[in-house]
Amino acid sequence: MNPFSFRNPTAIFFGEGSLSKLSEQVGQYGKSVLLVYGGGSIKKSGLYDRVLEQLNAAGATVVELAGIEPNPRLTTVNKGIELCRTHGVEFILAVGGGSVIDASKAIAAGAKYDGDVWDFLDRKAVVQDALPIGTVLTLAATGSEMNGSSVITNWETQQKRGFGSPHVYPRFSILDPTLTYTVPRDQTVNGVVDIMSHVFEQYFSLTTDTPLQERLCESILQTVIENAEVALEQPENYAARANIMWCGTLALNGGLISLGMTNDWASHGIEHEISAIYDIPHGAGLSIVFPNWMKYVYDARPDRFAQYAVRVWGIDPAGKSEDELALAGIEATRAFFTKIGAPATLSHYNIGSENLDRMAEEAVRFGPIGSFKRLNQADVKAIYELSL
Ligand SMILES: NC(=O)c1ccc[n+]([C@@H]2O[C@H](COP(=O)([O-])OP(=O)(O)OC[C@H]3O[C@@H](n4cnc5c(N)ncnc54)[C@H](O)[C@@H]3O)[C@@H](O)[C@H]2O)c1
Repeated sequence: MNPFSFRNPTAIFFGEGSLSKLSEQVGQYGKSVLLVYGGGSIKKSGLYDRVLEQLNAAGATVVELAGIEPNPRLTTVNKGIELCRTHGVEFILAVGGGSVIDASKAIAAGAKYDGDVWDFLDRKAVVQDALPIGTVLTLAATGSEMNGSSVITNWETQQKRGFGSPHVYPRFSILDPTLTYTVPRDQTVNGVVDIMSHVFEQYFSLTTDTPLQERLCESILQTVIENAEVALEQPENYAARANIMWCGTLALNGGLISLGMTNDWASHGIEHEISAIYDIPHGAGLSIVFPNWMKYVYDARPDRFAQYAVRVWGIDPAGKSEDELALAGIEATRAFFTKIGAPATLSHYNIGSENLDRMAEEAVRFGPIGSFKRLNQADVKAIYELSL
């Protein structure tokens, strides 16, 4: 196990009815609030009115930024920064999924920075300060509600990049599983794949002597697998939605589940290049890429993949070699993704080989990626080719 330090400052209010905590929480951070949300599902569900009631109760003056895109765009982030400056915004409230929260984090950092916010995404500057943000989560997937990461797309240059900073951890996040009842089937599937992928990036590690971390990862995977189909069949099943929601928050929680382990994150980088150009959902891209990444790298450490097959998928090890077990676990992953309706190939989105070189080049723009197996441009292209 490697040395580590850990701090997560986000307060969590979890459970049905936890929205009632909102006014008291917002009241701690300021009176001038930027309310950030997406395409209007919060208006249809009535959540918008409930949030405004809470903000009124806190005596807040509210400015709104609506229409955050899935795969949030730099242009929209810049609009938010402008609103913060014009209206003297003191606090940002994100109501939505990962896209709304990520956009809010970039706005929070950009509002306190004199230069171009893209500098943070382009690794030309490091966030030194940010407006405080809070979230009301409506979709279980990214973990953005309790981490310091944000992913933004520059649509003009077709670059999707991330930044991380302790300054943009939400001060609080309200996690009411009933707010995810309206998440459509395909987004529920994407969320499940995203959560599992976050765990994979940490679990498939070369670090040894980390039994607790491995079991934390395995238990999140098992819990998501057990609950996914229930949530898909019964979208208003509280237990299933609650279990998936908490798994999502823990899966990417400032590294909580894999403290002391070296992480990989290559598959996220490989996926970002797909959604940067084709604007497909992040979870769908991961569903396509991840099992192919697994096939490409498993021989770096077949024992970890064999352990995954046995412990997560219950595959009987009797009479099987480590390699056979590893491959059976990878097949089980693909079969599960397919069973819940997640895509397996780029051709599902009519994506061909036209941009593979460009995507592979961009994925390694800061050098080889991943740590389980270091991947150069040719490796990344090979994984894209397996994904066609
Ligand atoms: N910050 C992080 O740590 C992190 C991690 C992984 C991915 N990401 C990024 O997050 C983004 C994806 O976020 P996401 O997966 O949460 O999805 P999302 O926020 O993009 O939302 C997907 C769709 O679901 C809709 N939606 C959300 N809540 C709903 C509800 N309750 N009812 C009905 N519809 C609802 C949205 O309007 C949107 O159309 C991508 O840009 C991805 O790259 C960030």
